[in-house]
Amino acid sequence: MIRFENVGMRYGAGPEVLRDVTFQLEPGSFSFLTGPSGAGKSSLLKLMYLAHRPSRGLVTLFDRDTSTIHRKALPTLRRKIGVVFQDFRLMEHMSTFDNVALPLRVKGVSEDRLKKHVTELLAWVGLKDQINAKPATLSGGQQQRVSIARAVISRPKLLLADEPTGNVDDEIAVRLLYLFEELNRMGTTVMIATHNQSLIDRFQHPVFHLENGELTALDPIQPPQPEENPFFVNEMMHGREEGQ
Ligand SMILES: Nc1ncnc2c1ncn2[C@@H]1O[C@H](COP(=O)(O)OP(=O)(O)OP(=O)(O)O)[C@@H](O)[C@H]1O
Repeated sequence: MIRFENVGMRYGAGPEVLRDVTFQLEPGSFSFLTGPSGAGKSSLLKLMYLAHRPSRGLVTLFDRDTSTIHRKALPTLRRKIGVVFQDFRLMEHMSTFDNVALPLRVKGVSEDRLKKHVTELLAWVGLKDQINAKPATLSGGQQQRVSIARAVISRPKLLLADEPTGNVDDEIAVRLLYLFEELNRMGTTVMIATHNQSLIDRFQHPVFHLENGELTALDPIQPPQPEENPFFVNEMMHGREEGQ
């Protein structure tokens, strides 16, 4: 799905903020990305969703060497990637519903179908009462959940989430992790950058750790019996036809 080989990255003429990063994400995998503030987590994700180019090394995405991808091909590739940004990046003039519906509208899904899916997903993330609200009237945690719903609604091939539970309480954080796991079970490769050690301990996925721009993969602690997802989250997702 993604392969990095000896990748370095710098902003402008500044120092390298990522150094000799080598790893790969298998299709269908679920992993966490950890590391102290400033270690380079967001920068690594930027390389993965093609918002930034490496200063050296090779980044392969969906079996393509990203250095050879033409700018015009970027929007199509990016549509396969769901991103939860640390700063949400919601469309300020649009309602919660319209923000979340956007990726489906871009794909040409009919209004009838998308209404059902968007409404169900917003109920799942606890935003059914905010469906018509504009982002400026929502709390940080609510905006974060709009941003998550928008990232997962079209069942991307790859989901990259930057501190997706940074603004919500523990109960909602766990619920959101179940949503990511459900998406992963349906085939999406997932990487989540987080500082939340209790989530990492609870959900037991492989951990990549960044320290000062250098990456190490940590072995996951031996998992206990897999936890059953106690919630029914998937009707809106399983109900959708392939490619929609
Ligand atoms: N746009 C930018 N221009 C110049 N330097 C930047 C830019 N964005 C990040 N950096 C620098 O790159 C380094 C890595 O930052 P990055 O945001 O990737 O870290 P992070 O691990 O995601 O941190 P946090 O957990 O605080 O979000 C830091 O030294 C930061 O100052």
